[in-house]
Amino acid sequence: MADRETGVVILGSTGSIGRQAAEVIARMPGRLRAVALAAGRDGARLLEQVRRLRPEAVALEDPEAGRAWRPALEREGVKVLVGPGAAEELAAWPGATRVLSAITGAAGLRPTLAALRAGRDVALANKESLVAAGALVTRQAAAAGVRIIPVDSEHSALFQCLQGRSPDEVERLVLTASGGPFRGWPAEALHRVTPEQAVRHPNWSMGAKISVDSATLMNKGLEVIEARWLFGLPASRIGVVVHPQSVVHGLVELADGATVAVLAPPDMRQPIQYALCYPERGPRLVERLDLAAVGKLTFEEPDTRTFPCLDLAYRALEAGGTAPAVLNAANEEAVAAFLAGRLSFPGIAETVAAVLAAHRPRPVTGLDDVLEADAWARDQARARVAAGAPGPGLR
Ligand SMILES: NC(=O)C1=CN([C@@H]2O[C@H](COP(=O)(O)OP(=O)(O)OC[C@H]3O[C@@H](n4cnc5c(N)ncnc54)[C@H](OP(=O)(O)O)[C@@H]3O)[C@@H](O)[C@H]2O)C=CC1
Ligand SMILES: CC(=O)[C@@H](O)[C@H](O)COP(=O)(O)O
Ligand SMILES: [Mn+2]
Repeated sequence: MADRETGVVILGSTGSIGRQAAEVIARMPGRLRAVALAAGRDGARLLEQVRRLRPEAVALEDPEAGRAWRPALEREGVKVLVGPGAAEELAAWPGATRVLSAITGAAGLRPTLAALRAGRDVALANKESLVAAGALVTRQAAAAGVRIIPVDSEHSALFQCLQGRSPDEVERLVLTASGGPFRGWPAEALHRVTPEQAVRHPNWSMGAKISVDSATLMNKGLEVIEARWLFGLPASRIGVVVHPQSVVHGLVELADGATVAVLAPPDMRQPIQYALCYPERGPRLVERLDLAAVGKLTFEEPDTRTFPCLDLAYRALEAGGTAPAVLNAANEEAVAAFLAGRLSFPGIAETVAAVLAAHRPRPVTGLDDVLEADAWARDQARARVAAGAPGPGLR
């Protein structure tokens, strides 16, 4: 174990990953310390976290929530940043050497870049920043001489499998996918699914957006792109297999025909802890994996006819340049519309496919290229949603 405490900034502390990270940190006093917490608008949960973790600073990105909660937060003796850009500013908070990037969506991109620019190692849950701007994010990490340590369960597994291996030992990476709540359903039945059904993931309790992504298989598509940037392999050497039990998280096929994998209970506290403590391992915080109790581990091909988003992501990765940013932004808009009852479940893939088809990818030379493509895709997606048939919405 390291003899020095690691100061951690949690971006997205009030979300699913952020709350689990707060628990991991609270259970490792003397080894991990939360020095700053950034949230979107959940001031009540942020205040509760301040009382428990005693950070030096907090941020609330939403100006209204910031106005409402600033007095109570300041009474706790903590520095409070409020409004657009607050999370980005907090990402470079002094006292920290590691930043957990766990804001959802492309909103996490600027704070992630800011953390890297400030020379912090980044424990990355916010896969959308790598999808939208993988070249920029990895270039920024290299320029600053810092590490990106994956938090996403599959990538954490692959990262763990790859420790100590040289690139020429590795033939192919395989990400597992649960298949989501609608695995095995006929395409016709998907027109009637509700957001409540879509966010009910069979194995993980996660935020609404990633849960819907799991249900459409877009999550796996985003993860293929994420793996491309984290591990530097082309799409042709990154595969996906459906594994409904979510016990095997990632597999590395080696050049001599052996395959190594990480198995663990579906519990994000393990990859979060690993990313915060890396290169050391912390003590066990999760249950032992009891394979006899699990019984069967099964594997099957993804059904990309019924769930076309995985193929759309491969297509965007192949097209390159601004195409993945467009895929991601159109998906974010479509998922938000589905959750709000303005789009059917199959409408998510239809919207993303249409926006991607209308896009002429351009090279990414800087952040402006990504932001411009992102804004264009959101406009396109909103216009298509407005012209289309609504869905049942999240009650
Ligand atoms: N949940 C999981 O198990 C996994 C998640 N991930 C990835 O981790 C990321 C977070 O997911 P998850 O925790 O499920 O999401 P949640 O929706 O549960 O949490 C999102 C967090 O981001 C904050 N946030 C949202 N928008 C902004 C903004 N504009 N500025 C600042 N903060 C903002 C929210 O604040 P508030 O609530 O206060 O508004 C909240 O703290 C995603 O990229 C996801 O793909 C990856 C693997 C597993
Ligand atoms: C926990 C995690 O890493 C999620 O990204 C998870 O992988 C989602 O499950 P799916 O495999 O259904 O996309
Ligand atoms: Mn994952």
